[in-house]
Amino acid sequence: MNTSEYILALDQGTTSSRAILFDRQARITGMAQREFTQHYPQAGWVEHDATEIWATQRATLTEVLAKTGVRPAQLAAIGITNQRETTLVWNKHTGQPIHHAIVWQCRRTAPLCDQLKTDGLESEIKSRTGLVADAYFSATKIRWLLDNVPGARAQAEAGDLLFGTIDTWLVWKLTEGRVHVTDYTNASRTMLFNINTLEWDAFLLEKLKIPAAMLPEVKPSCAIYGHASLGVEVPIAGMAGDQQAALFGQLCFHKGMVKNTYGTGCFMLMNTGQNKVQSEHGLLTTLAVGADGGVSYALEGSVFMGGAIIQWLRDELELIADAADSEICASRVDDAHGVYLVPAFTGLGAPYWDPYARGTITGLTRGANRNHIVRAALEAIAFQSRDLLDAMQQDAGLRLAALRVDGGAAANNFLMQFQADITHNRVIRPSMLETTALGAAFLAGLATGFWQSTGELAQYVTTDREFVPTMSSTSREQHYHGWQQAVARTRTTP
Ligand SMILES: Nc1ncnc2c1ncn2[C@@H]1O[C@H](COP(=O)(O)OP(=O)(O)O)[C@@H](O)[C@H]1O
Ligand SMILES: O=P(O)(O)OC[C@H](O)CO
Repeated sequence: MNTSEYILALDQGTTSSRAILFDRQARITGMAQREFTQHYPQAGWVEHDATEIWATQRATLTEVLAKTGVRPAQLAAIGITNQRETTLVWNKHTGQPIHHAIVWQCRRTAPLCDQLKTDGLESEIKSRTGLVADAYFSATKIRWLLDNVPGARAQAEAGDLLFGTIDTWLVWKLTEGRVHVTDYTNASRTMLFNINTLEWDAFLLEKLKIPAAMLPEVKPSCAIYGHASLGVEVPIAGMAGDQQAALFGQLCFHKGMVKNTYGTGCFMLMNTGQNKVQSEHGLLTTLAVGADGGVSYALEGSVFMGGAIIQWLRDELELIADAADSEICASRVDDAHGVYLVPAFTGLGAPYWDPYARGTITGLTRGANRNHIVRAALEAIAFQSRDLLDAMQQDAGLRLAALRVDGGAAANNFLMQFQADITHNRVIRPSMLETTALGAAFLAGLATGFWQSTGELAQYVTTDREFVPTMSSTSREQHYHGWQQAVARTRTTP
């Protein structure tokens, strides 16, 4: 048994970097968080400065240890979880990024994806990677960097450049450039990884003109990747994309279990075990982590704007002073007064996949006020999740008993009740909403013997509250029909 006292989880999200210390009972001992800059160089483009990502992540690590008085020698392991798909290329000799990271939300490569479809590659992409040909994934972002950063292609072909998603970048920095690695879950989001053979896909690499030498080694999510130099050497022992980590943190190890995370976007994942379900309804097939720490398959519905709609109400419209106020505003009115907000700010993700759609507010009348718009924004988060749940239940051929939720916006009681009502499902909220970090900690703890088995973990995850549906079926379907009409108005494709 491992006698160290803590696991450190690094959670590198879209808007902030976090470091969370977990003790043996998986309780949070300490946490540090830093936001970092979002760059929007053109409409629909989103970038991050990878140097700032590392600086904020490193600062949270130092801060959480300082705040709690925990020494690196007391750490059994580090687990990493990260915003997925966000694409970085750096020089392997200098360690310098050649450009800002291109963020998962960025739409700049939509025309390149159109070209892939014109070239007839859509079904190849789906059968090989489980994904749809969309700008969301890393492949076309890498291609854009190679085509647009002066000298990049020649350097990549000479073997001087490395590609990584953010997990890979953090391991590279923590190991001082010694290790270039990713895990199966992150690799499965690149649109370059074959989820059948569990190898980089030579056919797609050739079609996208991406040199294989740039790619990291791929390992299971529960494994020793290298050691972080923190005065003592601490093993980096667990790694997973944030949505797969949340699935693991919610104990969804087994087939048929589903979680929905309400962070910047909303991501619903169903563990389908060894069954690679090919969606007929616009969902993705992706890699997740099974009970033994090995690969399992999952169905995923990804929507791009979840809690970020609430940030927009706060920062751009200034309708609320902070995110939690949205619950108060929404509860002041009986309904949204016919107002619908379709948050297609960066196009529509699952199940529509329309990169050119843009946001709308419909149904405004003279009686509509601030509270109605805020309520419509929260309802939009729940409507999008119903779209995903309907698609998932049809693909998997089953009716869910309950939806496990987490992420920042899951704290909103109005949203959770409306989610239960609009899906006619029980919604189960755990006591701890940091399930993403918890999942990464679980993986690292299992890999190092800090925890013995997934069976042991169940005792550490408890329920805070269950939301039970109360809305009549007539009302539910009326509301949802109104949503579908509003979505139809934003679409640029049928
Ligand atoms: N009480 C709340 N009601 C609605 N949205 C909220 C609330 N608290 C936080 N949010 C939203 O949740 C998001 C932050 O959640 P988090 O899980 O930290 O996201 P991420 O990991 O994507 O950075 C923000 O977009 C914020 O607007
Ligand atoms: O950082 P989050 O929590 O918004 O998650 C982002 C997703 O991983 C994008 O696929």
